[in-house]
Amino acid sequence: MDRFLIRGGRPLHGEIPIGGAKNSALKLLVAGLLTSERLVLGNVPRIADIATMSDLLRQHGVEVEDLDGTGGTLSVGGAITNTEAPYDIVSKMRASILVLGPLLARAREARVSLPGGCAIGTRPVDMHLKGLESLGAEIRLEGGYIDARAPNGLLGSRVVLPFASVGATENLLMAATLAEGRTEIVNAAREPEIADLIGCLSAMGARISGEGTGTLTIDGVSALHGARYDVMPDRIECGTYACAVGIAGGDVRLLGGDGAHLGAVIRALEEAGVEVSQEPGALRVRRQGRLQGVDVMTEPYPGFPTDMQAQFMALLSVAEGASMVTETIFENRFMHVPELSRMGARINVHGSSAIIRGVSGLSGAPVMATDLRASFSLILAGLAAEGETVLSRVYHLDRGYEAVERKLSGCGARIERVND
Ligand SMILES: CC(=O)N[C@H]1[C@@H](OP(=O)(O)OP(=O)(O)OC[C@H]2O[C@@H](n3ccc(=O)[nH]c3=O)[C@H](O)[C@@H]2O)O[C@H](CO)[C@@H](O)[C@@H]1O
Ligand SMILES: C=C(OP(=O)(O)O)C(=O)O
Repeated sequence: MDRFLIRGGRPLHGEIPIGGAKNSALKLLVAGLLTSERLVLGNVPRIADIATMSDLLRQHGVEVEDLDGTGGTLSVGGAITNTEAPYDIVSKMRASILVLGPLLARAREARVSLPGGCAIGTRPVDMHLKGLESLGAEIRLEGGYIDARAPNGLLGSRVVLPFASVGATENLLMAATLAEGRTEIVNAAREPEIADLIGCLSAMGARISGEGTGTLTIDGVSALHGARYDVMPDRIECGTYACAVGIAGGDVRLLGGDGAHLGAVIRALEEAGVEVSQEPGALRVRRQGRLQGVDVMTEPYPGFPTDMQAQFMALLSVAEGASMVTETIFENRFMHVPELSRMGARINVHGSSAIIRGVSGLSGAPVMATDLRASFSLILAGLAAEGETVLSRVYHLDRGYEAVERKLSGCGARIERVND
């Protein structure tokens, strides 16, 4: 099994290319289920979750082709021959639940394994199911599977989400593109990845308005067609490397980084003493002085993203003074705390808040990755720590970050992947 060896203490200097967004690319691939023609996606990140999603789509009968031999341009499309999403794939990757809406809309039936909980929380899918029922789907839960049917097709309707769930918004949005009549999704999530999905669906012929607002209106069409679309840059990867510069010090240009999607993260970084400036084609991040403690609370977009919480906490662990990090999106997203503590961080968790008392230095230690973003928080701590950090279970990291060791060592970090 792969592990990372990190020797800390070096500032970062240079450039890091930011890849396509995992949390957009996964949904854009799924959108390929909505048409029999070819959807060609560019700027696709080369990460394990994309390979898992490609496997899932292939087992629905749809073709997924690697057009340039690097995994960066994929085409998806074709006939759906199997409407079951099996437990072994869904349990590996929760985003698999997003095939439910498109399968129902195009094939009029779907059998999708219930995803269950994961390291960051119980993560129910009740809003996805209630929303699809409002569009006329008949849904039964049996044997750990969602059995859904819409024998006469889906019917447009008004759906009010009790919480602005990203996944429920995306599932309903995709389903509604082929439903008969008008659908309104009220209290829709406003994450930039949803605007990217709307951009792609619109390029495929969908009729959607309200992008960027909490109310989306979709006028169903009888079929979608093929298109070519580029995945947006990954704002979370960009924010993660910004934290790397923050914690290690230095001066790095994050190529392709778009500060417009990172407002709350940039404000928190600046408050902590990290300089961030948008340059043409890159986000430049610098840090020279000592970091200062700040308080952050995770919220739906445009608030501070939960997917940046673990990385930001690593940075705060070496900031001067006390900080408070409050997690409001997931009930159990502090799995990185005990591991950071093993490296010398002083963090106490009280319910949904963590109090961090900044220390003057961390020390390298063997640590274990528990989920995707928690894994990166341990790399960040390792970059600042004295001595060697050995990070195991890096398969969590490989789900969502491409070429981590190459990107960081290209800027002077001492990090290598070993397999033993
Ligand atoms: C693949 C992908 O894009 N994942 C992102 C997506 O996850 P995901 O789409 O799963 O996140 P949601 O916005 O749906 O979940 C937010 C909260 O709502 C709850 N909930 C959600 C749906 C539901 O039917 N019932 C319910 O109770 C969840 O358990 C969670 O506590 O948005 C999250 C919030 O920005 C990010 O952290 C994830 O990285
Ligand atoms: C939580 C995440 O992903 P997923 O929803 O796929 O678990 C994430 O990207 O941080």
